[in-house]
Amino acid sequence: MRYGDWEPFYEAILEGFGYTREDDRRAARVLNSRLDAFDDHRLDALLDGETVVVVGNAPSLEPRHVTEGVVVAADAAALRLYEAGVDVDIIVTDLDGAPRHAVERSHDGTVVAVHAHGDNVDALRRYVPRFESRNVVGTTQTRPFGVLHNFGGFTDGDRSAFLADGFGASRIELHGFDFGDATGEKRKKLRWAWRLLRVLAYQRHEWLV
Ligand SMILES: Nc1ncnc2c1ncn2[C@@H]1O[C@H](COP(=O)(O)OP(=O)(O)OP(=O)(O)O)[C@@H](O)[C@H]1O
Ligand SMILES: Nc1nc2c(c(=O)[nH]1)N=C(CO)CN2
Ligand SMILES: [Mg+2]
Repeated sequence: MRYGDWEPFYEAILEGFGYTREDDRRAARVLNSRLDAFDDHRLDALLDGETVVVVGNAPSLEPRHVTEGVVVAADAAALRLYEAGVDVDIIVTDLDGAPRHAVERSHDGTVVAVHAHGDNVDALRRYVPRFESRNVVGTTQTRPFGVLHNFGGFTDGDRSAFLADGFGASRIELHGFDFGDATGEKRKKLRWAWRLLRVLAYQRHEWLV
């Protein structure tokens, strides 16, 4: 999704959660200053024309049901897949789910999309220097600048699907998404994930299942 199409959703999210653009910008500067440019051709090579399985971290996730396709794992779902012996191609994280696992996998060659937002500056400062930087692509939810991208998306799960779409996935399947199975702030975030995935499905003329 282009930034101009994303911005109205971003503005509604800022308002709905009480986040500020300035805090997100500040976090983005912290991430941008700690990363080198990522070679986007690697994401093309992994995703273009492929069936992509986006894996969320719902309690109902059955890692053994993930058996085919390019696997994009949202944050702590990556650890659950790893523990079940399922290969993960890309991890999408804001460093609050399983950050040490993401760091380790980057050293094994897994591509990790690290997201900056106003509430993860401490995690960015702490973990970004530990990654294998060649395997890290930085993302922001504000207007992209420097080496950072904005493919659209809010939670790690829906952002994973927007990443797959942006790099030409021919089909996107969802596993481990259960929008009803959470409470409080998490539930509110999952509602946004659901809305944004519906928008993406509509744009792609595809059922995301
Ligand atoms: N029932 C669910 N519980 C948790 N995550 C879910 C669920 N259904 C879908 N997901 C997706 O799995 C992603 C990764 O989940 P994880 O538990 O690691 O949460 P998280 O890292 O705190 O998420 P985020 O940082 O995006 O809020 C979420 O971003 C969400 O998009
Ligand atoms: N400012 C801010 N932005 C976010 C946050 C958050 O807690 N604060 N959480 C996200 C996914 O959990 C994505 N974006
Ligand atoms: Mg997270």
